Amino acid sequence: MAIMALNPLARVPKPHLHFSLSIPHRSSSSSSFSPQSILNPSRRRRAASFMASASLYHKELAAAKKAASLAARLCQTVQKAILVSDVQSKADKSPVTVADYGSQAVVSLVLKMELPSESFSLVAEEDSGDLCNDGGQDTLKRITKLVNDTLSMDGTYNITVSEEDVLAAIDSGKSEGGPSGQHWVLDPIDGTKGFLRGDQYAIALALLDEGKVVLGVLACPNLPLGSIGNPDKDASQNQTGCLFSAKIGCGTDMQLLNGSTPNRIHVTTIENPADASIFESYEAAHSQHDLSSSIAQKLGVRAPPVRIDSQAKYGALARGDGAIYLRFPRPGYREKIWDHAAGCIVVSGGVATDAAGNDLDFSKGRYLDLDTGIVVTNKKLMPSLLNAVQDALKEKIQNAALL
Ligand SMILES: Nc1ncnc2c1ncn2[C@@H]1O[C@H](COP(=O)(O)O)[C@@H](OP(=O)(O)O)[C@H]1O
Ligand SMILES: [Mg+2]
Ligand SMILES: [Mg+2]
Ligand SMILES: [Mg+2]
Repeated sequence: MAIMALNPLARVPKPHLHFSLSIPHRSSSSSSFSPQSILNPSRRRRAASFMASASLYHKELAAAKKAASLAARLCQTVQKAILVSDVQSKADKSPVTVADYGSQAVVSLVLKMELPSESFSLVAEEDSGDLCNDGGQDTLKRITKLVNDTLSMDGTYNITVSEEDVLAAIDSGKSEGGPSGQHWVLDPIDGTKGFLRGDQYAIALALLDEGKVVLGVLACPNLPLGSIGNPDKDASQNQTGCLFSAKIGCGTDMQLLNGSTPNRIHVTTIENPADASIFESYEAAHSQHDLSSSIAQKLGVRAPPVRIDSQAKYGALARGDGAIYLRFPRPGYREKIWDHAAGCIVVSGGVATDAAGNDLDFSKGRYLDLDTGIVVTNKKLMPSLLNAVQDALKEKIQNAALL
């Protein structure tokens, strides 16, 4: 049991409630003694709410950690020796690899096996369309082998899946999500371009309940255990592979992907914007870097921006590696919920809004409807950040009108 608690790949444990109350001494002659009977009503309500939040989504979070950790193993196997034939281009010209498909199949299969009694709805990035076209057969064979090898590595599943099972698992991600019921939200590899470069990427999995993100997991196989904003000498830089997990109202934990005790992490507490460091996309096509520079200048930020692929940015922010994440796609780009759902809850002590300061709304289906961009920081810095964002946006429009 001790080992299971440390390893995200262990069988999903039953909820354990560590719940202690100070109970006044009662004479042993009392026959009707019970802790509940001696609590006053308000303490009883608080105790009940504590017990409810501790057990709420407990088994779902454990299943999500296990699914994302196994998917991360598949991705690491592929990244170590990627073949030219492992990479394809989607209709929108973005890359997709056997690892994106394999990761999606593994997460879908593991969630269904770990939570057999729950109804299953998954909103995920990939679909099997291109694998069913002419020429997709060899790729599908390779993905199926990767999925079976990964499931058998775990040692707790005694199954072999067929190519049809893999196609069905991938296509179970076609749900539209929405404001009612529960929906899993998955980006099987967020940052596919980073994955192909050998840089950062993340397996990002979240659960929506009645339109709200209630838990999230980010597996970041290439993220160092030590800070990326401020890499220093300490030995933790040599260890890579982080698993972030968060449950609504319960804070965020981080542990090593290959198993370690989860540690509670916190966003930075800095209040002076000049001390902030800013994270943004590595890919200039994904976010307007000139807008970030203009915002940094207005805030007086001294450090140069840190450019990282994927929702690893949210994970790094959640543990205080940096203070601000800025994302400004070109006009017309529509953000998808799987690119932000897990990240937003993982950065639990911070705030994520659009450029106008509105909360991100994950209840509208597969897309996020936003005003202009996404900004993330701690609660103290948000007001000055939003002012700087508005000024920079106005300035950019005025400058464009002058040209
Ligand atoms: N033109 C664009 N503008 C903004 N985001 C884009 C984009 N094209 C692709 N993306 C999204 O940017 C994500 C990667 O984010 P980042 O830049 O932070 O690494 C991609 O996720 P995938 O890699 O899962 O496709 C994709 O959804
Ligand atoms: Mg993609
Ligand atoms: Mg993505
Ligand atoms: Mg992706």
